Amino acid sequence: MTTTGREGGDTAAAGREGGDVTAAGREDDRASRLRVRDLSVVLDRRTVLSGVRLDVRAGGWLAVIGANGAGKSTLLRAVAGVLPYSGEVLVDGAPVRRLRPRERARLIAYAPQSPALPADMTVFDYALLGRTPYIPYLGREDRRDREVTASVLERLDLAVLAARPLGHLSGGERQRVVLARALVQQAPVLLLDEPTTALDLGHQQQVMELVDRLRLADGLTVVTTLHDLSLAGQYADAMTLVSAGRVAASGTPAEVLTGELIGEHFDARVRVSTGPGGRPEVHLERP
Ligand SMILES: Nc1ncnc2c1ncn2[C@@H]1O[C@H](COP(=O)(O)OP(=O)(O)OP(=O)(O)O)[C@@H](O)[C@H]1O
Repeated sequence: MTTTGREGGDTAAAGREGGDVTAAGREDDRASRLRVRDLSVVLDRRTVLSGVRLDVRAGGWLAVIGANGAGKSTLLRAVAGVLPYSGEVLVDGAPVRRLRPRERARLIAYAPQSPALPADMTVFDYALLGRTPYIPYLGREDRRDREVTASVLERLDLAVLAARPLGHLSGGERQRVVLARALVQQAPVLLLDEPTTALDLGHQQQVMELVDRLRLADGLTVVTTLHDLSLAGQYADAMTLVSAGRVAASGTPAEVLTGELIGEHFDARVRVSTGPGGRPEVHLERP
């Protein structure tokens, strides 16, 4: 297993079952905004995740990578609280299991990979649903809720689509609307499941840069699953490789994105080069 080694202990770190060291090589739970301990998920009587441990510092960006079916989406769904799990998920030291859904939604926002969207609802009204945890029971959204929503739509190039029904959107537009709803939630922890798969290059860059800016400006803690390993290596400051429902490796992108680990866990032949800023870039090689 690889363990993180960025200087200053500022890296989001994750360890294999039973491991308990972080970037600085010591237990440093207090620095971690998001902690996952011994998380296991059973679906349809099958153990899909087992003994997963994560530590993500406040303001960190953790990329969860792994082959199809490894358990990445299940991990995010469990952390988001939409799946039953055993183990513990803690935000700023507090177990989220004990929180009511509204309270949890103020702490953790989650953009699923491809949720079913109500075809007749407008883009604006769907994004506005992200404000639900702030709207009193039997109350209505107020001006601030609408302003936050409008501003997020603007930043994601969606303002022109605000009145459009969701059923009339392209795949990439739908994906950005799902992200918009999560950002409108203004939670300190943001979970994004494959946020760029349906996006063209320009929108991939726009979404990743926006998330990074929010992370830096507001101290958001970000966890994304990403199949594009180079993209993951460019933005994340820590990486966890999930394989068959367990953490197989964790560390900095350079530590996890090695030809050996990728070869073993993705059954792919790759060449890894070092890009700008020392960030790893992964290239497929023909056998
Ligand atoms: N409701 C379910 N019941 C039983 N098994 C499930 C259920 N949902 C997912 N699984 C299984 O759990 C495993 C992990 O699925 P998951 O969607 O988390 O993988 P993933 O790593 O996100 O994959 P991908 O890269 O293909 O999106 C898979 O083998 C999947 O078939």
